[in-house]
Amino acid sequence: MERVAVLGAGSWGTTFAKVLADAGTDVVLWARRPEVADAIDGSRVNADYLPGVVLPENLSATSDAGKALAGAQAVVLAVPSQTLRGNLTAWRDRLPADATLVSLAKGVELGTLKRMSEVIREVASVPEDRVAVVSGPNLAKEIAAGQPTATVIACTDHDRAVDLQHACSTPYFRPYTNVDVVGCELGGACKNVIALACGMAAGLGFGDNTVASIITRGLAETARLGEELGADPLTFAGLAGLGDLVATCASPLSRNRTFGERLGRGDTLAQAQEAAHGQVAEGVKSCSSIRELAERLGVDMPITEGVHRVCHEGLDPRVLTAALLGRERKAERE
Ligand SMILES: NC(=O)c1ccc[n+]([C@@H]2O[C@H](COP(=O)([O-])OP(=O)(O)OC[C@H]3O[C@@H](n4cnc5c(N)ncnc54)[C@H](O)[C@@H]3O)[C@@H](O)[C@H]2O)c1
Ligand SMILES: O=P(O)(O)OC[C@H](O)CO
Repeated sequence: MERVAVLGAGSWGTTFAKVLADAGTDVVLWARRPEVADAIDGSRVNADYLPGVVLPENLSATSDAGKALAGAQAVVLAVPSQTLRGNLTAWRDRLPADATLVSLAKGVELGTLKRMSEVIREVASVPEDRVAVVSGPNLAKEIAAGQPTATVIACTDHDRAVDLQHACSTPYFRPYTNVDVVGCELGGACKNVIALACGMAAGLGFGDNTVASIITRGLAETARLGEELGADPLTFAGLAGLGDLVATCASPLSRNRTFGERLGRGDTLAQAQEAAHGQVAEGVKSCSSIRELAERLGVDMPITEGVHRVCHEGLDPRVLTAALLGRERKAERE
């Protein structure tokens, strides 16, 4: 793979573009605002999202999506989950034939309850083997600083996943392949909701036992949903499951965990949103779509349900704690 387009110059889009470029792949990064593209080309820095990080010379930027897409062998979609459909609709006529379409987004679409790979297949009218997802413990700021991490590239077409794996392997970024797209996507979407719950617990002043309990029970409810949707249960013990869940629930760099912490300390949703400075905390919306998906499938997801009620029905996080602990007693594996 010689040339890749990355569409979306936020934290993760810019960082993943840097990873590709560091791996020797030529990258064109699309930024929504022309001034961001100009600044990247001029100063080699995306000051809004990755201040202080110097981007490699084989990474160029543009605000013209057609320019970014021309000749790309892979198209990496690095926009928020809830805008992906709209963004891709605007780009679909210019997608290069046979390019691999890669989702970086971690969420479930409101209304349709679709995973991002499903949205991509529908909007771009491509078969499932042309769509890949990247998911794992990948806090952008750490990776941009060159700190070692691993990730998963999931695609039903193993050869496509391997091509992408080669295009983004660096001494600090180790991608594994997986054919379980459903499991990897659900792991990435659900962990944001669980991180909100962990943040709330921390904001309420609770310690590591509480957070570890939420992480573990969060993984149990994610796996229950995954089983119902045909995911491989072992995926949830891997990087896109437990790996990402632990990183996001524990890190002060996580937007979801930080957002939850603010709610736990008593901020309103609007106050927490303002403090996020326009950066996306995907779990705030995905808690509602995942809850609805679970309800439709008859899957019990009490933490997700509680996070939805705090975010969108005004439930006090302290009442959520009592409600979760007061549930009917049961066996761990039930
Ligand atoms: N930041 C991370 O550490 C990280 C890591 C892994 C996965 N992700 C996932 O990647 C996706 C993108 O995250 P990010 O961190 O780059 O987000 P971000 O908020 O930093 O950036 C989002 C980017 O999308 C662009 N965009 C295009 N159309 C938009 C629209 N209509 N509305 C809003 N923004 C629009 C914005 O201009 C911005 O450049 C999310 O689903 C996130 O969960 C993020
Ligand atoms: O900052 P967050 O909470 O969106 O999490 C970032 C990544 O998804 C961690 O893998």
